[in-house]
Amino acid sequence: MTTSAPDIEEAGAVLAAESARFASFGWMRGTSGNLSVVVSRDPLRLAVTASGHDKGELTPSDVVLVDAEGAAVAGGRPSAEAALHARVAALTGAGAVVHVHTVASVAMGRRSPGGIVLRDLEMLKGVGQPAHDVEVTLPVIVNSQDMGVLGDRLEAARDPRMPAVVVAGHGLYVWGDTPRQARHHTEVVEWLLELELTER
Ligand SMILES: CSCCC(=O)C(=O)COP(=O)(O)O
Ligand SMILES: [Zn+2]
Repeated sequence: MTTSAPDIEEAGAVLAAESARFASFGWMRGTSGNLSVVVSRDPLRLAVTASGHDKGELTPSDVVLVDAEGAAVAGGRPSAEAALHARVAALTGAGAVVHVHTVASVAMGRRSPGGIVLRDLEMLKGVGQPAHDVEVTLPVIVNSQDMGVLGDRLEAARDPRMPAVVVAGHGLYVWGDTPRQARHHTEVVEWLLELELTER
């Protein structure tokens, strides 16, 4: 994966490979979770995983091109959360967005509904912190079935230093410049959540 935006075919192959990887971690059980990659910035266009698929069995053609509102431009039925992916990409400048349903994110969202405070962890460097001896809060937002409402909550709560938000009772949203970086961020944030869960 290069840093330039992929075309839709390349995006399909990347999202299928990334989905298989996340599913193998057990973070996309059933048909849960969804992924996207920006294929054009102006106008904003994303390739997003199709809705309702087993993400461990996704093929490169199981992606849908959507606009800034998450509406399909080409392809089948996009993820029900496509509008939130587009909102994250527009808001943060991210080139790729990951949404997974991990047990740790839901459990920690319950324990710390006001946000999960992380400090003194070398692993924080994996989400762009300059040193391990910093304190950063992973925001937790209330879930909604309305992606516009969820997007407003994410925009209000997000910390520009932390490329992730927990959605209470639902899962985790993480982003990065590329699908590879978004995956690395997801692995790091999930590691941090599992640690917090273990320690409390
Ligand atoms: C059991 S998954 C419920 C829907 C959801 O939260 C999700 O992440 C998957 O939705 P999609 O439309 O992208 O398949
Ligand atoms: Zn979900």
